[in-house]
Amino acid sequence: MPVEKNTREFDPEIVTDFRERMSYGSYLDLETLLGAQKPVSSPEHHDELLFIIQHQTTELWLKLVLHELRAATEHLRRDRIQPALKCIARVKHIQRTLTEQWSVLATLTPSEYAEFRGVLANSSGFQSYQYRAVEFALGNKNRRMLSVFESDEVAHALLTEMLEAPSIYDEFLRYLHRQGFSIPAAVLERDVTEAWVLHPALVAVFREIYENATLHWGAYEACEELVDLEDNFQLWRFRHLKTVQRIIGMKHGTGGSSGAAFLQKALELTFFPELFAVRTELGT
Ligand code: HEM
Ligand SMILES: N[C@@H](CC(=O)c1ccccc1NC=O)C(=O)O
Repeated sequence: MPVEKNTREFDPEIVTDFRERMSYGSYLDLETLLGAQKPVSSPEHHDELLFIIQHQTTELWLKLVLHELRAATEHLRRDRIQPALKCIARVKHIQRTLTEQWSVLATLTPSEYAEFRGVLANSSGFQSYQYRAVEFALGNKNRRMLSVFESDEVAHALLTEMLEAPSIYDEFLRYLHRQGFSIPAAVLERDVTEAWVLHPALVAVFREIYENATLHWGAYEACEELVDLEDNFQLWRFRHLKTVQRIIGMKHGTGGSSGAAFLQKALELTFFPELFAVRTELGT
């Protein structure tokens, strides 16, 4: 009995000849994927592979986050609230995975990291164009960020496109306007390349939605999904900061910033300020 041998029977129908068939490896282009980890340390430092894979998996998930956020934004633009919510739900799960993933990198000790930090030179996560594109998609626009990508044509083009496109919040507010909510013209016609600033009139709109949730269920649900997105994004930033503090303390960053102090300031940024402001007013 195979069970006694602790070996599974190899089903006779299992396909083994891939000379003319698509295989797992060819479909996923594993040759490219698994050939893309190229430690720079010499002799190779054991922990550099962890460092590279942590970043590469993050970039892969960011690619999907961006794909889903752009789809959600387009759904909102076309008044398809439910499909938009479905995309956002997926993004939230990816965000949880990304936040949880920090625990893997936290196994890297300060002394281990110090042994290969030098080879990173001036490279830094600050130069992650997909991260910046996600921030732009959520409405944290900042033209100044483009300067980092002057020598990377593809990244620069994507970020220019994202800077000039309405964010998911812009499209949500336009959707609410089409649904009959009184969204100020200044909001609807705003320069979408500018950073978002709180509009008090929107707090009143959200108050109406939250106080009459059964009447405005789709909008209400969407508001809560956006709050989840922001909450999750901040948790990722927080875990990044905490990981940075435990690995390099208060050292300056390889990207040229002040390091942890600089990252700390990002925790004060907000994508959807009115959705948080409304909470102060509810029930009063
Ligand atoms: C040993 C681990 C890490 C350390 C010590 C670290 C440190 C830093 C520091 C100091 C900065 C500020 C910019 C600078 O001057 O370099 C930064 C920015 C950044 N890092 Fe990391 N980081 C680590 C891991 C990661 C990982 C795994 C990611 C995932 C992609 C990441 C993504 C980012 C991003 C997106 C920024 C820009 C944040 C912003 O603009 O607020 N970092 N990091
Ligand atoms: N900024 C980090 C270096 C670093 O973490 C990093 C270097 C190259 C590519 C990605 C990185 N991740 C996050 O910033 C440091 O100052 O040690």
